[in-house]
Amino acid sequence: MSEQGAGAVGLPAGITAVLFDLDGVLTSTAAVHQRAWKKTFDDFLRERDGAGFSPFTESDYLRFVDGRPRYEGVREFLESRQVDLPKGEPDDEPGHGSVHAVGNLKNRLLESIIARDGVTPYPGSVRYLEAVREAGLPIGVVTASANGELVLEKAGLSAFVDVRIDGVVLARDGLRGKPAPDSFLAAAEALGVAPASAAVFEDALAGVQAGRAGAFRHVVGVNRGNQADALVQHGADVVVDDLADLLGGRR
Ligand SMILES: O=P(O)(O)OC[C@H]1O[C@@H](O)[C@H](O)[C@@H](O)[C@@H]1O
Repeated sequence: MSEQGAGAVGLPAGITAVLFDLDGVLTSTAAVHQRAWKKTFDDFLRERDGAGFSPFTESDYLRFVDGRPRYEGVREFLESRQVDLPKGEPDDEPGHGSVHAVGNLKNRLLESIIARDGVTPYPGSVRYLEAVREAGLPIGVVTASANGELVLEKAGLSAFVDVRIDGVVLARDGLRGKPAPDSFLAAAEALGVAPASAAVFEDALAGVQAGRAGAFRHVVGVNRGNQADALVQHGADVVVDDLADLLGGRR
């Protein structure tokens, strides 16, 4: 019989549910989002400032966009460049005329990349999900992305997920996105566990902040780039490079 409980998956005793961010934690789609944002913002800035525009950088992505709901990412980044666009409406045509139009432009690009390339889960994350399942712990996926359902399905991970709180649910229920804790709290509630009995896995600074703000028992920072220290400063209790690191010699 397989080992049961949190200890079997490298988590502190007393944890009875596990909440995972999606892009960058379970699937390699954080890089896809980043690419789509870069193309969108660079085209926007080039049109506005001419050939000498200052491009959208990785640091811009990590500070202003990563982990945040789509239109909040647009607003935060443009604000950092002192650009003030009207908010617009969710169904604005993709373009450069409003915050929604810019977000919709990025989403069209993201959808076309996913349709062309599919979605790849991290092998270590698949092994970890299998181990969590075998250990008998329920699984929530908590993502700012309104494409959460599509990404999980394309990655072949939908069957692992007991509860999904994604960008569609956030908008429907009027929940604040990360770094506010609302989305993680909603997932814990839907699984019937208190934050003090749940672990959060996050690769984004806004995400570990949300885990800390929600007083979750254990926040695991997933370092996919070079921001281990920043993850700790923003609220991670531990940092791993790959989820399977927590399984130690177990598999
Ligand atoms: O535009 P979407 O698919 O709703 O995603 C919103 C955000 O979702 C997060 O998961 C990603 O880290 C961000 O890069 C992305 O901007």
